[in-house]
Amino acid sequence: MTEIAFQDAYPEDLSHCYGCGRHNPQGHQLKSFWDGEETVAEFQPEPQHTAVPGFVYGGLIASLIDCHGTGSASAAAYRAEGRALGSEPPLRFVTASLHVDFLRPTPLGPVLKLRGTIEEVKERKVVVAMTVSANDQVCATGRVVAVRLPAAMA
Ligand SMILES: CCCCCCCCCCCCCCCC(=O)SCCNC(=O)CCNC(=O)[C@H](O)C(C)(C)COP(=O)(O)OP(=O)(O)OC[C@H]1O[C@@H](n2cnc3c(N)ncnc32)[C@H](O)[C@@H]1OP(=O)(O)O
Repeated sequence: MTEIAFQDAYPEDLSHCYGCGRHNPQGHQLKSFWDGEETVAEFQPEPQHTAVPGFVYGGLIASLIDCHGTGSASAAAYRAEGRALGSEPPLRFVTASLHVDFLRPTPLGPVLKLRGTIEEVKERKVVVAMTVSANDQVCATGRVVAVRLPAAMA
């Protein structure tokens, strides 16, 4: 794995995201890393992330997929250009499409493990497929289409 999380290489002004911003104390502060050709992240759900007692809220799972997907997209774009993570000019991505399938109830208790596969890298678009597992069992799968940050959001 790389030493630095993708999200810790985001510019200061883009580090307030609820799902992954290091400057958002109320947010999830998700951290994603390379693991060979795949990307990984872990998240420990808390009792406030309950759907029905004992199980994780699906919106949280979607949020984790969203931020692991956009982070992985940025990292893949840097890697495709042979550039160091976070080097200038920044390659910023937002979510164009977020698809989630909940395969089985996700138990609240174990650490959730996310694993991403880069499906496509184009100059303005990156597609990332993901799994979310608890106790080594895949509970949800997801797919993010990430597109370079539009001028309106810059
Ligand atoms: C590592 C260091 C990093 C450093 C730096 C990183 C900064 C990283 C910041 C991250 C920060 C957190 C991010 C959290 C994730 C959010 O929560 S982001 C907030 C939610 N997302 C938004 O608000 C986005 C709103 N939507 C938009 O602004 C525009 O629709 C978009 C997404 C920019 C797309 O613009 P557009 O002009 O429609 O794009 P367009 O050129 O037509 O399409 C480009 C490609 O995308 C495809 N596409 C566009 N929309 C869709 C769609 N809905 N479905 C499927 N495909 C689509 C097109 O088909 C096209 O594909 P190709 O034909 O090239 O194969």
